[in-house]
Order: sequence, then C-alpha cells, then structure tokens
Amino acid sequence: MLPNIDFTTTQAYKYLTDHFIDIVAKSLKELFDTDNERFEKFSLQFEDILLDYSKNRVDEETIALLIQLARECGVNKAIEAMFSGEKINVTEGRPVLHIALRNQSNSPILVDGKDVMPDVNRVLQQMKDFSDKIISGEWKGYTGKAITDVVNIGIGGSDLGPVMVTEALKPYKNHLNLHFVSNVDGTHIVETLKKVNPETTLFLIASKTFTTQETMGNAHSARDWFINAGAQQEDVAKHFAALSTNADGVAKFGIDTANMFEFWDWVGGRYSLWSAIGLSIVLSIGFDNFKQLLAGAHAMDEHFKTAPFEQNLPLTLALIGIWHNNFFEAETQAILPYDQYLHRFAAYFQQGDMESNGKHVDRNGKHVEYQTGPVIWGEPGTNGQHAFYQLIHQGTKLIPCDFIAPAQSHNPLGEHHQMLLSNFFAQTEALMNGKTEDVVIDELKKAGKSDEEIAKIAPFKVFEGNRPTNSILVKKITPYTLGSLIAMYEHKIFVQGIIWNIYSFDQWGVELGKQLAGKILPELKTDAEVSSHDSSTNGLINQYKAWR
Ligand SMILES: O=P(O)(O)OC[C@H]1O[C@H](O)[C@H](O)[C@@H](O)[C@@H]1O
Repeated sequence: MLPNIDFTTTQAYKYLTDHFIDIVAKSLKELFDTDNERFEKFSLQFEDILLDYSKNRVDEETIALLIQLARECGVNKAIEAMFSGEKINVTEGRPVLHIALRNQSNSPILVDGKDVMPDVNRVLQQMKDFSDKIISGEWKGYTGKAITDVVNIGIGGSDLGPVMVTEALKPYKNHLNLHFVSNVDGTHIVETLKKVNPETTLFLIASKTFTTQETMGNAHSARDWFINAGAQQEDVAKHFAALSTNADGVAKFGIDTANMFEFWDWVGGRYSLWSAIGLSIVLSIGFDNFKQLLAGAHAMDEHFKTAPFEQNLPLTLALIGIWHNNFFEAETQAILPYDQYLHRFAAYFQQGDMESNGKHVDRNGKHVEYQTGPVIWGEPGTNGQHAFYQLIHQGTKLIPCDFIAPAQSHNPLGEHHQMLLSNFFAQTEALMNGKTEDVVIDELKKAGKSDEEIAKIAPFKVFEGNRPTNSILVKKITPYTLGSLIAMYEHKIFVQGIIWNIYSFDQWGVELGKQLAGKILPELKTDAEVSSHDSSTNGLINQYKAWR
C-alpha cells in the first residue's frame, strides 16, 4: 500500500513554510559568501555522477526539513512497495516494475506470487540471439541479403526512449542504420521509406498495447510498401518483428509470434526502454552495451533503495524540485544537457515526468490544492544559450535548471570540449551571481561611455542573479552511466509523485483526445457539412473540407 498523506498537513511542511521566509530573504550569492563549504555540503557523488545542488536557495535546515517531509510522506514505505512488486499503479491495478527489467542481481521479484525474473531473462536472451544474428549478417532478408536498416515504428514510450538512447550512445553504434517513425503524419513514414531498401530493412513494430492508432497506421503502411515492392506475404516474417504485451494483436497483424518480443503490463510505456521496447537500442549498440545500460540503471536502483536520504541522489533531486515547485512556485523545470549526444534527453523526460506527474487528482480521488508536476523542457547547451537563456537570466519567471555535462567527450576535437564546458560552468555561475549595477557602470566607464550614456543603458545590463541550478557532471556518457542517469531521473519523478500524493503510473489524461479523434475521423471521410460540435470545431472541420 502506498502511503496516503497530504504533504501540506505535515509538520515538515509547516516548518518549511516558516523557513521559506528566512530563505527568500537571502540571495544565493549571500549564501555562498557566508559559507565557503557549500559545495562540500550540498553535493553528492554516486560512482561517476556528481550532483552539485549547492546553487539552489537551500541551507542545511532546508535540506533537513525536506528530508523530514519525505519521511513524513512515507517515501521509505513507497520505495519498498515499488521494489517488492506491490500494485502501486492502483487505477490500473498493476505493479510498477521497470526495476525488474534491469535487476542484474536476479533476486526474485514476485507478482501475484510468481517470480518475474525468469521471464525477464528469457526475453533478454531472445533479444540477444536475434540481435546477434541481425548484426552479424547471419539473418537474411527475403532475397538473401543481410539487414542494413532498422525502422522502429512506435510512439510515446515506444519511441522516445529508444530514440534518446540510440542518439546518446552513437559512439557505440555498429554498421546498422537506425530510423524511427512515430508521427501518424504520412510524411514521417514516406520520408523514411525513401531512404531504405525493402530487401535489407527490418521493421520493429513497437507498441505495448498494439492498438495505438498512429503505430498501427504506420505499421500497415510499412507492410503495404514492403508487399508492393514485390515481397510475398510469407516474407513478412523475415522483415517484421513486434515488441508488445499483446500477443493476439501481434498475431492478427500477421507477425510471426516467433518474432514477437514480449513484455508485461507492469512495465509503463514511458519506463519501457529497458524492456523488449529496447530492441532497437540492442540492434544499434549490441547486446553487451545494452546490458551495461541495464547494469548502470540497476546500480542506481540499489543506490536509491539503500542509500540514506541524506546521500540519495534521486531523492535529493526530487526534494529540490519540490522546494522550487511548491514554495518558490516555479512552473517549469529546464533540463539542459551540454552534450550533443543527449539532444533528446529533455524530450524523453517530457513524457517521463509530465505524463507521470501531470495529475490534479490525489490518491483519494480529490482535487489537489497544491501544484504537482512542472512543465519539463530543454535543449542542449550551447544552442539554448543563443535562444532562450535570455529569459532565464533576465525574464520575470523563475526557471530552475538542471545542467548536465560529461567531463570526457567522445569527440575530443581541439578545444571544443573545453569551450563547451567553459559555458557549462559559466552559465550556472552567472545565473547565481548575476551582475550588479555597480559592476555594469564600472564596465561601461572602462569602455569609455559618458555618464549620460551609462545612465541610459545600465539598467538593461543588470542581471539579478539568484537563479537556481543543479549541475550534474558525469565522467563520461557510457552505456552504464547513461543507465544510471536515466534511472536517477525516473526515481526523482517517483519520489515527487509520492510526496504530491498522486498516482504517477497511469495516464488517463491522454485518453479524451484519442476518443474524440476517433469520433471525428469518420466525419472527415464524407463531404457533408458537420454540425455536431461546438461552432469552433464545426467551423474548422468545414473549412478543412472546403480546402482539401
Ligand atoms: O506502446 P503503445 O501501447 O503503442 O503506447 C504508446 C503511448 O501511448 C499513449 O499515448 C500513452 O499515453 C503513452 O504512455 C504510450 O507510451
């Protein structure tokens, strides 16, 4: 059973409310000026990941109270409930066991009295055997040629994770070309099919439910294209595999169940890259590297489960986030990787976080009276610096940022990495310290500006600073450290959902749009004027019909 506590009624919350008044009176700069051990006090290291959270408006009391909050909200109990396979996804009646997919210790994890590990290991072995054959060229297409291209067709959790990880781990990539088709917009599949040859292409139909409209639409178009290119129905078995929990749906589509890679309803879509959904990752970097990814995640799982709260990275990230979200009233959270390979990291956690914690109903079915999940967004630095950092530095909104960078680059070209990292270090320093009017005036004087010019321009050049950031410095982005990094964010999301007393593992909010689209689709198939909706929707549909 998950705890069921309104965090705003806890002792810790009351203390934090008072303490907040003291903290807002102090700037980050002051906090650093009065304590030169902030870095030592407010940074944590787990293996090759360093989390520096000292550039947030916290002191020792803040952290102690936030930890008390986690305790009062029963985070310990909740962690135990997840890891032991309790059905903590209550609205769907399922356990939440992505941790089992990477349980390298192989210790039994029971669901309804049955150990899930033998099934997990069986599918992993199947993934290994299959990918070994594809990568080595032993597996032949219908004209006897080896596979050169893999097209993963999936959306949401059946796309974002594989895309993010295959991009992040490109330095480990083999000769296979990976493609991802997600959007139901015909452009996506058409443009992808232009690049591949039916004789040498493997399609992975990735869908937990095997009913998702976009994926099924794209899968049918891919199969039609394959058959129209001259292949026979029986050749489908050599070129199509399914990654799904729905064996009947897969068989109905015509994919040989021998080519089906199974997973289970206790794997949430947005937590599924560790499951059969990760087959495109295995094909891209090989099974051994995939195992490393799992091992890194498992190590973080163990850390999360066993490390004291004071030293627990995911928990600390979660608490800092709560501090910003529920006390400073920050609406968003930026994720800013200083690593081109991580360019889909923020997009991945947009689903991970927003689909998990974008909930306004608590575990009693009541509307919450506090803020829950933030808007997650971000782009790689330094591109972001030249686009939206202006608002972070000088806008009116408070935007807590996670800066992520590897110490070692996979491409140590000239001074590039030092240039990149100089920006990584400079930005958090600038966001913290800002630039005072005195400094601005001094600089302008030195640049030979007149007093009149200085008076005019100075206000625009002042930076208030006091902008909070976390810095996450990783030794190197390897399959292992990436696994740990992803798991760290997953558990952060989990802890926040526990404290907000919401259910993080369902996603009912995506259903309504799907339902209505299902109603509208048949209306688009005729030329008849539509009058069944509100005037805006009718107007738009009828104009579409007039223009098509
Ligand atoms: O893997 P599928 O069953 O095709 O689902 C794909 C996606 O569908 C929905 O949009 C859900 O909200 C997502 O959580 C899921 O990842």
